Amino acid sequence: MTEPTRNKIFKALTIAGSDSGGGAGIQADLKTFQELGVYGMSALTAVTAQNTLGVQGVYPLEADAVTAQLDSIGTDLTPDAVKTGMLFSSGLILAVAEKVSQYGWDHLVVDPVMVAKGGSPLLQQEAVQALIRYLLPLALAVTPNIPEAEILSGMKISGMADRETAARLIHAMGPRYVVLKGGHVDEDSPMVTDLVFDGEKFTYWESPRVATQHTHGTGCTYSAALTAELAQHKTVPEAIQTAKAFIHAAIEDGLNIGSGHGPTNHFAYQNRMRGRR
Ligand SMILES: Nc1ncnc2c1ncn2[C@@H]1O[C@H](COP(=O)(O)OP(=O)(O)O)[C@@H](O)[C@H]1O
Ligand SMILES: Cc1ncc(COP(=O)(O)OP(=O)(O)O)c(N)n1
Repeated sequence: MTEPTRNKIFKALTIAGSDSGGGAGIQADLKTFQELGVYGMSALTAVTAQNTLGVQGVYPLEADAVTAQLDSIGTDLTPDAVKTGMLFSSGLILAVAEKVSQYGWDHLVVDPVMVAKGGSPLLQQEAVQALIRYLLPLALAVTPNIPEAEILSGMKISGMADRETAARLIHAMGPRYVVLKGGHVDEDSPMVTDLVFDGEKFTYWESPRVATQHTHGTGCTYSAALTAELAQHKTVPEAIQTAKAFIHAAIEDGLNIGSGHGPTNHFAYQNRMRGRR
């Protein structure tokens, strides 16, 4: 009997924590992969008890459990691009870095998740050095927000000149692109500006700031969209273009569910593409 013809489908892997509320973490990543037409896979690093009001509990997995998931994927499924999110501890970072190197996953987006919006830590403080030393050198792109960039670069960031200096310092740690997101600054400004540094030049991605409290999971969703596009062999600037459009639509049509910070709307981008809004 002949095998049925298989259509080529691009595959993306997220290595991240679970958000029981479904707005951030692996849930946001897999929804985003699906919406952008990419087959999604996941390796779980931690379980969080979380909702729109905050994080009620964090339960990390053993490093062996993460290694086993990555081996299952790496020996069979060959992701076209990979992203990391919540990694929690230096032990988990080491386990992930080892497998990313072993399987040659060079389309790697590192979202250096440190603290959830409500202030709950998602990365132990002593793990920051492991992130810098073992994971950033493997990254095609790293996507810090401003507080994360301050911690990675070791400097306080106030104006655009500081952002550029911090991006240079983080670039020197090894990633080919630094995408410094601007959602956390100038909250009175009508525009949000993300800064991208490729080691030679800066580019500035401006978009209108949406006035909303329903921004839970913006960083996860944005980095997942970037990963989905890279999985489809887009260049980093092309992937940023789509990821910005995806996150903007998701924030603009944010979901008023739960009684706190609602999640972004992962359907919004495709709804617009299909003319449903
Ligand atoms: N209120 C907003 N309006 C429009 N875009 C936003 C808004 N907040 C964040 N973004 C965009 O969402 C993406 C994630 O940014 P940010 O919120 O800074 O990340 P994180 O969730 O990691 O803190 C960036 O591209 C940023 O420009
Ligand atoms: C399990 C898990 N991973 C990551 C985050 C952080 O997500 P982010 O996109 O930065 O959104 P906020 O937490 O800031 O709303 C998370 N909360 N949970």
